[in-house]
Order: sequence, then C-alpha cells, then structure tokens
Amino acid sequence: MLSTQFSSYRIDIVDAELYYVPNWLSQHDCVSSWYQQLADELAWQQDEIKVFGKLHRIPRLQAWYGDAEASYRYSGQSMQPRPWSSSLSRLRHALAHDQLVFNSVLANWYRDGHDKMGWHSDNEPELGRNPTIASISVGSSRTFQLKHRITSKRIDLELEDGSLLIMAGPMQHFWQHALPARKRISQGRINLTFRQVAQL
Ligand SMILES: O=C(O)CCC(=O)C(=O)O
Ligand SMILES: [Fe+2]
Repeated sequence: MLSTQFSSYRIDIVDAELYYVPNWLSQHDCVSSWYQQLADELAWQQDEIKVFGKLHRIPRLQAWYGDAEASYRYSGQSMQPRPWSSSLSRLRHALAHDQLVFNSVLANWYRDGHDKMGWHSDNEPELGRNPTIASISVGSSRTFQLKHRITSKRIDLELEDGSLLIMAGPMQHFWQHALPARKRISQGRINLTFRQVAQL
C-alpha cells in the first residue's frame, strides 16, 4: 500500500493522495548523469496542438514510451508508445521495486525556463478512475502548481532534481496542475510521468 510505504512523505491536502520523495533517485542510482542520459537517449519531438483551429508547437519536447498495448490519447493527440529505452526500463524497474507498477511513461523536456505546461488533469479514460501516476524529475528544479477545481485553492511545490512525486487517489478528479514558465532559469529539466494505461 502506498499509504504505509510512503506515509512519511505524504503531503497533506484534501481530495488527493500526494507524496513527495526528495532524492528518490539517489536511493537507486547516482542522479547526476540522468539528465544528460535521458536528453541523449530519448526520441524527443516537438508536437503541435490545435487551439481554436490554429496549430501551435507545444512549448517543450516530448516522448512517449511503453508496452505495445499502451496507446493513449493526450491533449487530443493519439500517441503510440516507443519500446522501452534502457534508461526508462531501469527506472521502471526501480519503481516496481517500490511496488509502483506501470506500462508506459510520458517524458517532457523543458529545455529552459521558457518551456512550460498549462493547467490540466491527467484524467483521460485510459488511466482509469483514480490513477496512480509517478513523476520523476531531473535537472533544474521547477515549480509544480496545483489548483482545486471547486475551491480554487492553490498549492505550489518545488520539484527538485532526483525527486519522485506520486499522485494518487481522487487527485486528478479534484485538482488541476501546471508547470509555469520561469524565465530566469537557463538550465533544463526532464520530467517522466509513469502511467498505467488500460486498453479501452
Ligand atoms: O513536468 C511536470 O512536472 C508535470 C508533467 C505533467 O503534468 C504531465 O506530464 O502530465
Ligand atoms: Fe500532468
């Protein structure tokens, strides 16, 4: 159970099970080389999304990896996963060692503080009702913002190099999250959200 294993890392907010484990990666591996390794190894692409009929390049690079059956719709795009790369496979096994089991991962590369992600919830039907999502961050630390859909309560978390954030329970139903630009930051950050995707 998440709640017993990670209980000392729980962040106390309503309508969510949220855990933040700083330095999670260093328990499994040396952190310093992960950023460059993932930057070099993954097949990064800059996708486009349509907003009010107009195509825009999204303000970050992305890559989607997973088991063959884990195809997934993300912000209106249907994404076919690439087969696991060696780094991602190692990280998946490290998570499984902590009883966190996933069949896919979305990688996001924020090349500097101009890159960002807007408000959303990871509430696609493929993820199921109360999905557990494990989010690993490497590189520059960035602010992860939360906003409650009903009360509009706001919470900011600083996601540091080597950290693991676990989002679970009804969080995706009640809260949106975003990664705002931080224009003074020149260093990059890579975030990996491991997900369990069902075939619908
Ligand atoms: O970069 C982050 O920390 C957030 C990523 C995210 O929300 C997502 O991939 O859905
Ligand atoms: Fe998300």
